[in-house]
Amino acid sequence: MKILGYRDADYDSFVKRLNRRALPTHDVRDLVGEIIAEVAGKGDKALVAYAKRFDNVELKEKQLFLTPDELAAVKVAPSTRKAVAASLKNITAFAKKGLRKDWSMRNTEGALVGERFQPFDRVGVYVPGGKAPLVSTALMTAGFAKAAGVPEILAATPCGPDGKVNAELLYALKAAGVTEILKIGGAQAIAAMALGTKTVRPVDRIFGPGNRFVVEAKRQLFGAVSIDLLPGPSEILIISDKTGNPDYIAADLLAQAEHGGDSVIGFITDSKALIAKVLKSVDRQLETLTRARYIRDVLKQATFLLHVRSMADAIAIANDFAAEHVSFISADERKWLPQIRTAGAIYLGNDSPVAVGDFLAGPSHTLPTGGSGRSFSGLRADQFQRRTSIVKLDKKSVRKSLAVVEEFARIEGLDAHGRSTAIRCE
Ligand SMILES: NC(=O)c1ccc[n+]([C@@H]2O[C@H](COP(=O)([O-])OP(=O)(O)OC[C@H]3O[C@@H](n4cnc5c(N)ncnc54)[C@H](O)[C@@H]3O)[C@@H](O)[C@H]2O)c1
Ligand SMILES: N[C@H](CO)Cc1c[nH]c[nH+]1
Ligand SMILES: [Zn+2]
Repeated sequence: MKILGYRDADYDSFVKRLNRRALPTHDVRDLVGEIIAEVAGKGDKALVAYAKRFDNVELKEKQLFLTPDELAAVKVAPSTRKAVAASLKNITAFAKKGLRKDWSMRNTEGALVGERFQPFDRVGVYVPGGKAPLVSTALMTAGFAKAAGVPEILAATPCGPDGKVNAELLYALKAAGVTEILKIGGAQAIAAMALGTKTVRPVDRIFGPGNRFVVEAKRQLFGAVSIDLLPGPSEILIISDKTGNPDYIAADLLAQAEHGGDSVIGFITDSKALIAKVLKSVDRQLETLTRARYIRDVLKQATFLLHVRSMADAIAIANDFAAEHVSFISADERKWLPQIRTAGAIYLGNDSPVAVGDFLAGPSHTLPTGGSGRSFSGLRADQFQRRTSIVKLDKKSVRKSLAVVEEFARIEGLDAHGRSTAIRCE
């Protein structure tokens, strides 16, 4: 854990490094490049080989997909059905608000111009399954696809060494409207969805979070397909003045740290006393948690607590860091909130646990990480819509357009362009 105050000698250099850019390390980039090339060349055989190598599971080529009978046999507890329904209800309502609607207007020359939005025909959603079956992620991705009306939703998620996928996760995938389930994880799953294999039909766009291999595969395959954003290992940055509750702050830090892997957690405050209280509470609460093993790794390697001069400094650092989640606690919320610009999601006040957003609130928890929040926003329903512009002219508007078109045609030396318009005015 890095604990630093603004008077410390290495404070400035540490803060400077928080202004990060989401770039892969060479080894991850090279390994993922190899995986993509293998899947492109060997298709299903490569998927089988990587499932053995990275997920320790023996699959045959004909076992890559979950069968309809396996899906039909899935049974979960009534409490699970209730929780999935509650989450999907909020997700669907939120997603519908975010859908774009067709519109049109007349331009200056009287032509009809507008935009049309239609769901993608076939999308792929990646649902992580390496360290935990992320049931909520199935809803927070596929649920948005369903709300947008996508007819074919292929989900990819790794299976366990027994070749099975967690039953609750399967239930959630089905409830969210997924139409096919590929039991493959990692970069190889992203490559299969993007490029296709003998058994995997390629998709038009890939969505969903994952570990560093999954994120890097999406980055490398951008262009072969379109991708949503770069949602990698979970992050939280909590900014608080002295009004923050130390136990709640510690609990939220521990919650995101429990994702393990490359997760990063940070706490910034202008109250030195609060840092001491949060640290004590982290130690106390950690003892009671089942995933202490993952959390300890994150606390050791990727956790920082900063005592800053002022809330203005805290926000400047947060904007550089561009965290996936910013939890913001201040007596003067209205003053500071508009200044937090690069967070994937903002949670306000002492009573807004990030876990409620992870599971239930409604906005997708699929959010940009690794500093990519500067350039990307969190997943929205309209990313499942293809946008097409529409233009319709009549004799009157084409005549009114002619002079400008002919002038551009002359400047660009493209007289056929001018002619194609003039011919309609003769
Ligand atoms: N940003 C978001 O919106 C968001 C949402 C949910 C989850 N997450 C994050 O998603 C991540 C999920 O990670 P995960 O690992 O649990 O599951 P995962 O499904 O993303 O990755 C597991 C797969 O990675 C591959 N893999 C494992 N080790 C490998 C290696 N050494 N080389 C190449 N491939 C390898 C395997 O094929 C395995 O199936 C977590 O970090 C979590 O924090 C982020
Ligand atoms: N915190 C994750 C996003 O970074 C989402 C999640 C899924 N399950 C639990 N949490
Ligand atoms: Zn979480």
